[in-house]
Amino acid sequence: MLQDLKKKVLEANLELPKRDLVIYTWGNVSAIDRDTGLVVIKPSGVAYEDLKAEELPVLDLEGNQVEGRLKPSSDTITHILLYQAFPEIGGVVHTHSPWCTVWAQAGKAIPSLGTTHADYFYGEIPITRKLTKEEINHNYEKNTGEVIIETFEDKNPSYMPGVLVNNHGPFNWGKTPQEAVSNAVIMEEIAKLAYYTQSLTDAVKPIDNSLLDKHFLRKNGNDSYYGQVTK
Ligand SMILES: O=C(CO)[C@@H](O)[C@@H](O)COP(=O)(O)O
Repeated sequence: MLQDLKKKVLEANLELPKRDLVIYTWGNVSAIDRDTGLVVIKPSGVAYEDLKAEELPVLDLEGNQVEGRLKPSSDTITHILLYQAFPEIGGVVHTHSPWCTVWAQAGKAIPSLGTTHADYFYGEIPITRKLTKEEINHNYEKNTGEVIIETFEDKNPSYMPGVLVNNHGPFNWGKTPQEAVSNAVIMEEIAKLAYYTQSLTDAVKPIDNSLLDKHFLRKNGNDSYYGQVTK
């Protein structure tokens, strides 16, 4: 079981440079085995081409490393806090993908300007508040997780599988590490589309709720009819 999860986490991490979401050692993907509460994550600062499944660090939900000699990602506590707060997720990814990072650096949420957005994110993709100096100087990665959870007090992570951390970059999640990475790729494309849409006209407004509902719920709701899945 854990070996399979390590293989899945390796494959998901290797998808990041393949999809041009990261350069060098930026970014990280993790997964959780909900039966054991064990989290597998990318080791910190290791080149993607040097990653090996059997060397991936394993931690428990309290953040104690239980396997692996390599130090876990510097963002590990952020991932763990999200697993604690969002029981429905199984994978988390953090990158500095260019288009999402542009919106995060500008401190702007990504408005839902079209059906491409609405197919995957049920409304505006939120931006967290800025961290205070105190939060930056003490327990930075923990506070990064806390500010995401604070931003989601009134949001359903299954309906909004991503967030922009102010001045920093995107975090995404999903039922699996593969789904988390897909959501990161899709959010990066949506960030680019929104940027260019707004560059054509600043009069553009978010789509009506009726169109948002139609597109999101036909793919994601209990009455979804998209694709080949039959009820
Ligand atoms: O840039 C950041 C800090 O958010 C990280 O994503 C990036 O450096 C990757 O760090 P790790 O190698 O996962 O420790």
